[in-house]
Amino acid sequence: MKEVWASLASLMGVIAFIQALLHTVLPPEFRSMLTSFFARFSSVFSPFCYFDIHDSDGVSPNDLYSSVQLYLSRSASTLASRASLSRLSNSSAFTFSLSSNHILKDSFNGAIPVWEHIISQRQAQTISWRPMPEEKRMFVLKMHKKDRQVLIPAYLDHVMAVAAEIRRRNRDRLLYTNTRGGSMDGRGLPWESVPFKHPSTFDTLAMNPAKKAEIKGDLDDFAKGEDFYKKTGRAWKRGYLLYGPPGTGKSSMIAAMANHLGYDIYDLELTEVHSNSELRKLLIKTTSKSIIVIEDIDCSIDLSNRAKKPKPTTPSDPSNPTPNLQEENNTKTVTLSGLLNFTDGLWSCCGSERIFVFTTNHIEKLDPALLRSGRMDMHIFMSYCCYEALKILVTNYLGIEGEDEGLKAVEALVDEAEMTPADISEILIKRRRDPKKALEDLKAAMEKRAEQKERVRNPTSEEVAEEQEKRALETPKENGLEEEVSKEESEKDQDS
Ligand SMILES: Nc1ncnc2c1ncn2[C@@H]1O[C@H](COP(=O)(O)OP(=O)(O)OP(=O)(O)O)[C@@H](O)[C@H]1O
Ligand SMILES: [Mg+2]
Repeated sequence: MKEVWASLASLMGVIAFIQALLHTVLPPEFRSMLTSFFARFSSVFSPFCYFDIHDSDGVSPNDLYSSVQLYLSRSASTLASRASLSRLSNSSAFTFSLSSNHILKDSFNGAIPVWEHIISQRQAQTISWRPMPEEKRMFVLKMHKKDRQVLIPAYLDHVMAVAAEIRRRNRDRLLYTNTRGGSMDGRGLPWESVPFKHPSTFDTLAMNPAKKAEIKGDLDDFAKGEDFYKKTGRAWKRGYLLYGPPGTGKSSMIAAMANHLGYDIYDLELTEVHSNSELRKLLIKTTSKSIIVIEDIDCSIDLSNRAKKPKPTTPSDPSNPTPNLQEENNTKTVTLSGLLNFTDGLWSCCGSERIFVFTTNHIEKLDPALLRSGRMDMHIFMSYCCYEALKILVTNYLGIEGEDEGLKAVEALVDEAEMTPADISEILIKRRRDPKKALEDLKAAMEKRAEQKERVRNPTSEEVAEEQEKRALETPKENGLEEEVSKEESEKDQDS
């Protein structure tokens, strides 16, 4: 078989030689006839087939051309001997593309497609009502005839999909908010967007490295999991509940997630949403590959009881001239069941690849319905700074890596002090020019904090007495308040 290919290749070489020779001696009219004759002749015997992908069809740009350009940019940066560099107007990343008359070999399902980029000058225009670019650009895809079935259209689909992903990754992330209070913009969208430039990443996030790796792995599995979700009949979405004291990095974690996956963020302000149907509309208008965030969910709406029904009122009730008003009011707010439908119901699957993140400082205040398994897939406790997390902060803020005396000095204190990464980073940032002093300040702050904690746990006899005195002063007031409340309640009961 090898010999056959070799003799075919030498035949092609001879033809090319004769073609070039005749080119120099023949008049132009004969040359073009000869060229097309040889082209037809060689295509019959050539083991290869070729596909030309032009930059435009003469009227509109060819999507496939720009996709191929982006697709090849990945390999062009490392494999091409010559590449062109560019930067899109809404992007902060550089893109590489294959330079003119250079080739790149790719591989796909065992086949070796070869790309060549050809830029040629357009011939002088006759009369044209539309100005044409001076250059004609095209990619030529060369492949073995026997691989044709394998590559077309699967390889081209693959090229388009990879290009779409690169395009998405290259553009800046967007942060959407619903501060319009239900009204739509000119394009009928309820969300407003700004470029999302939060610099938090999983590298800058101070937390236990094992926990961090687990979350990162979970996100990666999710992003790559289209087939898995299809196979198991699950909607392609995932929920994370981030809980913990203020300043432990819940918002920073959301930014790190978005930056890691290259997703946009929809920051849903629940207090701006007036009804469950409005909530649904907002959901429909989100795009896939996005993170939908509800911060401080315990403070956003009354999530205490989804079974609670409005008190029934009757038309004969003289104290209530508009009997259904209460019911009406209820439809004008977001309820817990509305929120659960938003994250979990049929509507949540309109679109795909979406992540829901709720944050709270008080997990104990949340309704168990929100916490049940399957609803929020991962509950992530953002805790006070541990030693492992402290090491990350010290590396990022002070440039200290590995063993360090000052760092060792705070190791025994860090758990006892219960300081948040936000507290610690404030101290480090103040002294970032003097790492030694920064760690000394940190040690002093931790000792002070640990002492305060100890005092709360084991107060002195004077402190106990002081506390009792304080309580004694407050008790009559509290009793008075309780009495007032119970009086009010009994009055209400009588009314009803
Ligand atoms: N785990 C962390 N790693 C790195 N930096 C952190 C971390 N936690 C907090 N910080 C720093 O503290 C600042 C505040 O953190 P962040 O807003 O993420 O906390 P939070 O948990 O969302 O607080 P809140 O509950 O008040 O919303 C951040 O801008 C960051 O600089
Ligand atoms: Mg926050």
